[in-house]
Amino acid sequence: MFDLPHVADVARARIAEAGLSDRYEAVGGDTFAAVPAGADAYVLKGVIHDWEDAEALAILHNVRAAMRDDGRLLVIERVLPERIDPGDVLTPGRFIHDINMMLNPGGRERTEAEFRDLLTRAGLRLARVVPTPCALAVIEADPA
Ligand SMILES: C[S@@+](CC[C@H](N)C(=O)[O-])C[C@H]1O[C@@H](n2cnc3c(N)ncnc32)[C@H](O)[C@@H]1O
Repeated sequence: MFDLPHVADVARARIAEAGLSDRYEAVGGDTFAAVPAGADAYVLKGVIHDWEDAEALAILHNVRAAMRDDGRLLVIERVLPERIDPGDVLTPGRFIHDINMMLNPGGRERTEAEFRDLLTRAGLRLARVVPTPCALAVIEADPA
């Protein structure tokens, strides 16, 4: 996992306590500076929705710069529908999260078109959106 240095320190201690240090590494850093290079896949879960477009784009640019040409990026987030469907029981919750993101970290939830636009601007291609049984979807991207 990759997170701010003080978060990675806590994770490293928990990983050691669980006896998993030979299988799992915690790396501290700043996604706005750089992320570790050359991984098979990068997973950003609940990260992009913390930020407005300029910061989200900066993170995605850094991931693209670190990725191999055959690498994959998996963005795990709520995907807002283009239109509110009163018959969809998940829709109100998704929009409540959008307001929560705006008020708390200062970010936002996004539609598939908005994710595609951000990824494209970062030199990535949205390959597919895989729904899951919960409110989150997996947005798979590869280098453009
Ligand atoms: C909403 S949490 C998501 C955490 C985890 N992926 C999850 O889904 O539970 C956002 C994470 O981004 C980390 N973070 C915030 N700014 C960061 C930065 N500049 N560099 C690295 N990590 C950062 C926070 O410490 C936090 O753990």
